[in-house]
Amino acid sequence: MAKITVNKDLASERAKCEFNVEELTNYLDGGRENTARRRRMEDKVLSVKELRDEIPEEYLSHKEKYENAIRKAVLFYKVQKSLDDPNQSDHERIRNSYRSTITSAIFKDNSPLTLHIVMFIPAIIGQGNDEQREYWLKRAKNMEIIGTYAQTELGHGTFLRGLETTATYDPATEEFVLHSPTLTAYKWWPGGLAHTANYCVVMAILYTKSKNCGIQPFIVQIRDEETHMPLPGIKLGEIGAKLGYNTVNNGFLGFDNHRIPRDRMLMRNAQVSKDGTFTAGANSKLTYGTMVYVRVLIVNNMANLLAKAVTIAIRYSAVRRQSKLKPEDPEPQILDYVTQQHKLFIGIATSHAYSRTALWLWDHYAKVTSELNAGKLDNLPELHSLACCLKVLSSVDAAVFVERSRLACGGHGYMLSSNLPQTYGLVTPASTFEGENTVLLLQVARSLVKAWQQMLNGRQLAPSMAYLADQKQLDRWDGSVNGIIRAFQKVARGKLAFSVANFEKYQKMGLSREDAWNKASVQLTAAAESHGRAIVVQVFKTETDRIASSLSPPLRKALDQLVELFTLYWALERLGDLLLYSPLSEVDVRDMQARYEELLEKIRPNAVGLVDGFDIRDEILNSALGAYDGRVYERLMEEALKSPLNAEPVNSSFHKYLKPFMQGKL
Ligand SMILES: CCCCCCCCCCCCCCC/C=C/C(=O)SCCNC(=O)CCNC(=O)[C@H](O)C(C)(C)COP(=O)(O)OP(=O)(O)OC[C@H]1O[C@@H](n2cnc3c(N)ncnc32)[C@H](O)[C@@H]1OP(=O)(O)O
Ligand SMILES: Cc1cc2nc3c(=O)[nH]c(=O)nc-3n(C[C@H](O)[C@H](O)[C@H](O)COP(=O)(O)OP(=O)(O)OC[C@H]3O[C@@H](n4cnc5c(N)ncnc54)[C@H](O)[C@@H]3O)c2cc1C
Repeated sequence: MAKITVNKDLASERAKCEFNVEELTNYLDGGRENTARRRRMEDKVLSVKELRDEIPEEYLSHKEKYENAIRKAVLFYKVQKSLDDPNQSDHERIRNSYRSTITSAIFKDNSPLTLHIVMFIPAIIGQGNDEQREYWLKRAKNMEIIGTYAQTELGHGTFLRGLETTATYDPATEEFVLHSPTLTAYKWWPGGLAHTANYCVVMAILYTKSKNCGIQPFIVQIRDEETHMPLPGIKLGEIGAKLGYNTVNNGFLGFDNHRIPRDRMLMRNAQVSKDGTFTAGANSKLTYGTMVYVRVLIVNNMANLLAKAVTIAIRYSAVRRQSKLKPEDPEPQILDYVTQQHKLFIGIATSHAYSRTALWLWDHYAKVTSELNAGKLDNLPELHSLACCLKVLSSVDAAVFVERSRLACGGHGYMLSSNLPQTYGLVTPASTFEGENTVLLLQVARSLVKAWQQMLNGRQLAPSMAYLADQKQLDRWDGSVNGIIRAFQKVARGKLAFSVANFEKYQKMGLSREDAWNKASVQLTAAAESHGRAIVVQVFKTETDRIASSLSPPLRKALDQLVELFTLYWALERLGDLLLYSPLSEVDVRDMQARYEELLEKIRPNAVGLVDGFDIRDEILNSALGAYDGRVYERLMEEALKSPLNAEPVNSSFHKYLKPFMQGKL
């Protein structure tokens, strides 16, 4: 095997690292065996050379990109399946694969089968009764059918009660008639819907006995299983090119009085009997369960995508030399500029923060789901609120810090060969899909206002909101991480109290409840955001303390530094709030700023080690700037030479247009 020559700056960074990188990787994976299992899986997938692209994806046409993605998706699925441990439950499989980013090695822009795995199967699990699960899950898990989750319409994504697709029950034939009465009723967006899926879970307004029974899930065949032609009464297509997700095959779907049998309504929660009698579920919001599940997964996905971006930017910053710090010295590595450290180290800390929070949330989700299965619904509202606020914060932060990583790479970060633009294309839609972020913050605010009222009535609050009942003043600013966490809680409590007071004031001034809510909504969403920040810093600190206690002192120290950096970064970002709601003085602010700068200095020698610890292989990073060996310039040139324009020294357009134009003949 050829010896890899590593860029000497990167090599000396690695020599400087104060902790054992492999120990960090094991910690992130949740143990040495998990690291080994993940690497075995990556080796196996990457050994299949047909999964690699010969021509970089960006040079293919829209149609070719899709066809290539389908070719790889099928092969990738088969390889993954052969590695599946049949003894693992779905919960364990997801928990054990939370650090798996191998999909990125195959698709720069995601797989057209994503929605089948992430929403279609989970919708059957969450919404189907035992019989339906038995039948449909087998088919879906064996890939005999491919599905998606069709909820959003051209006219409505957020406001689900405003969906226009109808499912009207006809007791004479024991069928539902699916119909899109207007253009805006067309389903619009579902991944894989355009040309991939032959089934989907359609969310439609159920009418039976002439009554609107709310939004319900239906499993609908949309294409013939043999010919793949759209079925009669079904209009299908692709929605067109997008900022990212271009290989996900997002589609549109319209129904023209399309009939499906009664047993195609997924009836775990609500039911329609043969004669058309509707029986409501224990809570109508259980129908929204698939979205809660995906919001929980998104937190982890954001942590992984951010880890990728920041690995690329840190390695590049260790290799890149530019400008002068001191006139007599050679050009420094750009990582030596403290502003560069400020831009990037927070990205490392943020990925750790959401990775820990995602696992914590996943375990909470699993606990509440098993309670729901046993008919206990008490903890559903808190889960919904937590999933909303953590999905919002993780997607916002990931988008900001991925883009910052791209900008931190200067001009080269703009190249698709850096893979930073595509990574941004994968994180930024998460602020919109699975619930637009402002809308979800308003849901969180709604649960906080309710909790506030409960607190005033002396009732116990859900654990994640219990801090709201802490009436004690924060008498002294002690500047410790725990002290800052308490200060964040005070901020959230203070902002909530202020927005509730205004909400009530607007009502007393004569506004309706709805108008008062709308008028107070900027403050309400700010309170919800602060609540989320308080949760993330606290979970990051307590989970790191809990899990890292058995680690070696150098690694423990490096992780503590990340927790402290994350806490100080957000304290400095939210100084205005802290000055309003905590006993923070000017001296304390100056002290925090100094500690933050000291931390950047302490983290600096470990920066490359920290991103190496994410253990993201070159094939997954897919980046000329971020490869392990740091051969940045060679790779940029190699990638440039792959441009089809470089295949010939003179392009035919010269003779056709340029030459006649320059000679005044055109
Ligand atoms: C090994 C496999 C692993 C693979 C890992 C890979 C991970 C990859 C992840 C990344 C890829 C993801 C791809 C995703 C593609 C995208 C898909 C989609 O976008 S699907 C469509 C998503 N759409 C939405 O999210 C719509 C958002 N809108 C809503 O959710 C609702 O309309 C609303 C909540 C905003 C309002 O609903 P409405 O019915 O109008 O409710 P009310 O306002 O009247 O009542 C609110 C009331 O209900 C409670 N509530 C609301 N939602 C829920 C819920 N989900 N669960 C429980 N309770 C809920 C709310 O708290 C209120 O309660 P109340 O007591 O009245 O205060
Ligand atoms: C890449 C991608 C993949 C997707 N995949 C799927 C899929 O597989 N299946 C599927 O069904 N859907 C999918 N979607 C659709 C997605 O779920 C919706 O786009 C999302 O729920 C937002 O809805 P909207 O587009 O209607 O936004 P809108 O609700 O129209 O939002 C526009 C603006 O209005 C504001 N707004 C709306 N309502 C309120 C309110 N009550 N209060 C304050 N402000 C408000 C929002 O904050 C936002 O600023 C996907 C979307 C994307 C981008």
